[in-house]
Amino acid sequence: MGQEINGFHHHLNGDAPPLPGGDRPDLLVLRPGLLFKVFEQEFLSKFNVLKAFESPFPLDKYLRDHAQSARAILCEAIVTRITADLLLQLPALQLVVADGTGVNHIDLVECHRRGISVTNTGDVFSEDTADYGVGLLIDVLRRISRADAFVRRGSWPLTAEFPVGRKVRGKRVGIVGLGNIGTKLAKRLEAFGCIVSYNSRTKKQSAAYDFYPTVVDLASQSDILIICCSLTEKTRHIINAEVLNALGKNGILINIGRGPIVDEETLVNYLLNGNIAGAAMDVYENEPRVPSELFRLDNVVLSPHRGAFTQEAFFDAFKIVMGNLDAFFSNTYLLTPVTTNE
Ligand SMILES: O=CC(=O)O
Repeated sequence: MGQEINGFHHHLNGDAPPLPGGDRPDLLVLRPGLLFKVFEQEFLSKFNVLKAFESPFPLDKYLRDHAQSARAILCEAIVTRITADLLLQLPALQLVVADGTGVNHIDLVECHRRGISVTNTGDVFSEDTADYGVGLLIDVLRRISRADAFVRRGSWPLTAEFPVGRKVRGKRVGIVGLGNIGTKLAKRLEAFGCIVSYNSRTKKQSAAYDFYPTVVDLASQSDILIICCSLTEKTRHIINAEVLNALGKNGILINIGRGPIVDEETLVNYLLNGNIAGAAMDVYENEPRVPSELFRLDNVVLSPHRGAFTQEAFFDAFKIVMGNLDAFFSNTYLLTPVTTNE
């Protein structure tokens, strides 16, 4: 049953005739992410989408006027933050559906306290992210992006002196975080003849790789360190000066996790001063801002947070997002709930 209040459809029990969209559940969207933009028609066909981003009013007014009965919110990874303050403004909220894997932008503890469920997209992006990690590793060692730039700017006919890169086989690769992505990455790197070891919250009985209880220990035994863990208060800035010192002048850092896991200012200084040999990054501390000092460094590969995403995985993510929403609105089990201790 739908009833129109202030030009908006609320789901109240009443005798008002159904209005267009009135029998579809509300789905709040603060900002449209790529997933929403691509699948907008599908979302519109199943939900009464509350497009907060189209409102000319400040968000708090929009929420007060239109979203008081919204039970579900679709949350774009990275740019939409689900804070305690926002939750306070959404008294009916019961479900936060994230459109990615990382949920560092969602206050899980506060959601838990309020009895609000959170879902992510599970494992759908792990393979592609692991592939990307391999790609960045080969790129930074073999200088593929730099070689491409060299050819494109017409340098090859002038000089054949493009510098020779370093071999992949035999490199000691330390994986920070042996979860879904780290495990898949380890498997791939084994096939390339790399020597894999890892650091994780706990030693994984099922993993045959050497485990180091601290990131510093792992870094001191690695030629390349790859960050695959999620961002939490415990992992914020775990890659600091001490870790980079342990990695050493010949070491390379690769980040396919989240920017703030690395103390970026320190990393930039270490790269500028030659205190580590190179880096490849798909994520940054303040995306989409990339420290411009890095643009002139030949030993750095920069990518705009695309590691997780392929067209295929995107479609799988959409199916999981829809599956979670369908499950919620039909009172059955969520497909990929996130718990606070993840
Ligand atoms: O970064 C992408 C994701 O967390 O899915």
